[in-house]
Amino acid sequence: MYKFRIGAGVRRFSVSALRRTSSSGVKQAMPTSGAQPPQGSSISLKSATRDPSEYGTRPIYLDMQATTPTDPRVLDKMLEFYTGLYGNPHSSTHAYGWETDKAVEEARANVAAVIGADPKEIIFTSGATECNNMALKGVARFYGKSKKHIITTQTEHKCVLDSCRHLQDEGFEVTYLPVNSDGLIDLELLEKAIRKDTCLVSVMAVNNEIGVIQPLEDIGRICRSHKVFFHTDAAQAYGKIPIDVNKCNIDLMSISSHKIYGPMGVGATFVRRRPRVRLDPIINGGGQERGLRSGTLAPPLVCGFGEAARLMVQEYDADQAHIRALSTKLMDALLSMDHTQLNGSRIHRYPGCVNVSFAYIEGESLLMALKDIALSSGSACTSASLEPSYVLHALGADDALAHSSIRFGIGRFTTEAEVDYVIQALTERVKFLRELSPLWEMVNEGIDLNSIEWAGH
Ligand SMILES: Cc1ncc(COP(=O)(O)O)c(C=O)c1O
Ligand code: FES
Repeated sequence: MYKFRIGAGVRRFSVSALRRTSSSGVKQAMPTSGAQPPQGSSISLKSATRDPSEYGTRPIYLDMQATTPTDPRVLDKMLEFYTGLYGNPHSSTHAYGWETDKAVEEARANVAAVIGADPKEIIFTSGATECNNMALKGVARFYGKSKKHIITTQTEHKCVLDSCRHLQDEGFEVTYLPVNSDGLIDLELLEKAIRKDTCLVSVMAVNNEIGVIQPLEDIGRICRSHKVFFHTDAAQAYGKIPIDVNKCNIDLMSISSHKIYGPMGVGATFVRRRPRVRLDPIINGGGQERGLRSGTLAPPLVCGFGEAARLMVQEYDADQAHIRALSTKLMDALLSMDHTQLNGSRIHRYPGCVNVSFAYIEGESLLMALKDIALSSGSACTSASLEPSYVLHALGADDALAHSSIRFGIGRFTTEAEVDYVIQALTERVKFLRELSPLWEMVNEGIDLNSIEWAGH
């Protein structure tokens, strides 16, 4: 029996409830999910998941790229630091400091082990946004006197792109590499873009919108042969695909805890020691974290993150099998519908992120019709703007297709029943919305939409 403590009370979940295996070999979820596939035609279904907790009835959660639910085992670890172990890990004169420091160092070792790093190469931060700022601005500013050029890609997360824009204001030159229609970069273009004054290449490991995995080993080899530092934003990749920082010649890596069932507000930057990468710190102060990131660490967050990292290793095979099985089921069902397409490479992809376009439907109307499923039509921070995704544009998608795309995120606690529900809901509602669409009517009448001259544009 596994204890899950909240406040003064103790709720008990059995480990088998966390990881129950169904007859099909597909793992069942956390005790809170009880989605049932709808009976018969159910276009007006309003609720999907009966949550026995105090939160009531809630939609099915399929937005794992925005964030992942905290693993109860992680919360258990964190609670120790909100109760007994409250010392400042930087207090070196008494036992309160020593015990917390020991736990922080264990967490550091767990975070390092996932990527084959030395614990000394792990710098704790507030999350991957800070890591990306720290890596890009830190390296650029340290080497900037002689090296004023950075290479990145057009499909990076906003925090990489925005850091680059700021560096341009400081006088740096940035090359934004295009991607092919499958979302992958062209390695020849990368090599050609490297100049004598290039200080850094920054290419993300797994894309947060389309799940495409970039060829890290090839990129690392090219960077090392040109003596240019290689940074990768691995917020969506860390613990989910195998990455060895030495095999891939990665010099800096950004990691986020809340994408691996850990707490929000904490992350880590891997900074290589041999050959040494120098950084100009963006946060100055008491010199914590080898002088690269000052400020008192948050032991509950850091140790929760360490536990989440340890669990990513422990659960790797089970997570992979579970996520792959559900992803294949979902993808096969959605792509068997007419006029749907998978965005991004079919081969080089993390299966827990499935991005599909439903032609002749507005993604936003579809999201409205799917209120019982928590989904996103793109990245969480831009979904409020209703702008079509710049990532899908970089792949060559036109506005209409980019607008009709939805991202499905599957994770450790997603159940097969939830996926079955989603498949049925999507099938019914896409059909329903298309029946309302004049474009769909024209397509069915055999009219070539490209031949139409639209008025008023
Ligand atoms: C690829 C990528 N990079 C960076 C981030 C930002 O991470 P954090 O929320 O830890 O700042 C995210 C999260 O959305 C992401 O998906
Ligand atoms: S929060 Fe992940 S894309 Fe903005």
